[in-house]
Amino acid sequence: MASQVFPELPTPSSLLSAYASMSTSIMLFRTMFNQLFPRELRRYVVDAVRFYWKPKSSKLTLVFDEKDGMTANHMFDAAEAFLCTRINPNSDRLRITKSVKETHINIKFADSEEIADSFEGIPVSWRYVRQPPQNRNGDGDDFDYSMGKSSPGRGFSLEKRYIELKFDKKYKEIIITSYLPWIVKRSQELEDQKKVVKLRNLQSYGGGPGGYKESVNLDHPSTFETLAMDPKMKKMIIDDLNLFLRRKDFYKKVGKAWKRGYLLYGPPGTGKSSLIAAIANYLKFDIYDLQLSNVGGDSSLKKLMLQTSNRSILVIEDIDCSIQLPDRKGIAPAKFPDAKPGRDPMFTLSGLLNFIDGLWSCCGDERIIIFTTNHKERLDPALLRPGRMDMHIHMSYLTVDGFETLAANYLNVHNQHWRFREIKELIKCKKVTPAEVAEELMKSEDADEVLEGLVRFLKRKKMEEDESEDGVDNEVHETKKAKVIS
Ligand SMILES: Nc1ncnc2c1ncn2[C@@H]1O[C@H](COP(=O)(O)OP(=O)(O)OP(=O)(O)O)[C@@H](O)[C@H]1O
Ligand SMILES: [Mg+2]
Repeated sequence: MASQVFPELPTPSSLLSAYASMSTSIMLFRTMFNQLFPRELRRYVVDAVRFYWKPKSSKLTLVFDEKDGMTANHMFDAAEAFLCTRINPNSDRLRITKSVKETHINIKFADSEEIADSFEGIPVSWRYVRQPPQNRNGDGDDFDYSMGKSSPGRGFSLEKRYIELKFDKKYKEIIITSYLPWIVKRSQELEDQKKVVKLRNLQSYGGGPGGYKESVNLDHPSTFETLAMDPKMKKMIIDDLNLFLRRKDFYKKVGKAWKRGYLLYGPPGTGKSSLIAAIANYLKFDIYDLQLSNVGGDSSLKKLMLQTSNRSILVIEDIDCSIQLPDRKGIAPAKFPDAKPGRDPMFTLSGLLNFIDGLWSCCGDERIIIFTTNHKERLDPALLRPGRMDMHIHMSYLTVDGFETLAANYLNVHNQHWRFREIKELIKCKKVTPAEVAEELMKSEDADEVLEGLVRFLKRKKMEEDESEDGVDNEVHETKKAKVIS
């Protein structure tokens, strides 16, 4: 019988000694390893391996902090204003704000809300984040939002607010160089839409040194749409204003002050003041109304000019009759009709021209100055010379186009009304001001009745004018006859 051979099984004591020798060699290896590779080197190697092996995020997040140190971060405000236009209609939560001076309610998106947008086909996502104020222990649990303040004596930091913008990293360039500037521009437009245009009266006496300015909201509803004037001229003015706004760098380059001057002239009631209001409403510029008859002299004029702010319109109405301007050499300077004692007795034309061209123009940006007059021919040639006022705008009697604008605005009636033909014929052959026609159009809500009344008014006016012309003709005829007779 063949004998069976069994392998020799390790005994417990041999196992124990093998384990002991293995752990001794591991410990030996570890000590040698630690000596060869110090802790810093090991950490560096581990970090490097982690960094290169970690899956990379393809997203970039831009953070717009509410504050940049102590100052407000304009980019945060711009993004917040812009995002109000991108609120998700299905939002469950919105923030509502309104300051005392604002006339409208602001609807803003709430925290943690995510807003998706896209720019030139690039998808981006926005998030508004509110980080609760931290107490000393680093948690924000004790902050009482309902009270809007922390418990006393706890040493809280202020709440931190920021907006995050996330997008694919590969679009970094286009987002930073195009999307963000576009948002700033868009937010400015939105701001302008909300702005309430102010009308301020500049006066050189009363109040503090250099006078004071009263201000009221300009509730003049005139806009370029409601203004009855030649459409070509209207377009020319709008284009000129747009060009003026765009050309900040151009003005700087050519060394000219960034200002524009307009002279509006024409008979009363043709819309000069309405055009000023339309310009202010279009640009969202405040208006400073300067009453020359209240200005004490050149020095007070300078002080008044220094009170005016940028992005504003300085208006001097009825320049020909508000004050009798002496000429530039100061010959026959006129005293003010209502001069107050203790003020400079004179106000010279050179003072006015200097401020148009010099001092005033250097201390402000984006200024518009508008003179109005019913009698251009009475103005000093120095005020009219080319370059002084950039544009001379003639506001004339009502035209057929102008009538259409008024009828559409006041009665919502358009060209199809059967009275239009007759009215247009009458308007063509007689001088009638937009103000006169506007008054007639306001007399009733019934368009037929109003247009009938307007026809009667125009015919009556035509008759009166014809009669007075006949009267003049007769007088001339009589005089000539008398001369012949004598
Ligand atoms: N061109 C116009 N388009 C629309 N409405 C006009 C126009 N002109 C006058 N009106 C109407 O007539 C009113 C008086 O016009 P506005 O005060 O603008 O005339 P003005 O030319 O400034 O007159 P003045 O020379 O007397 O100051 C306006 O409030 C407006 O209702
Ligand atoms: Mg006027």
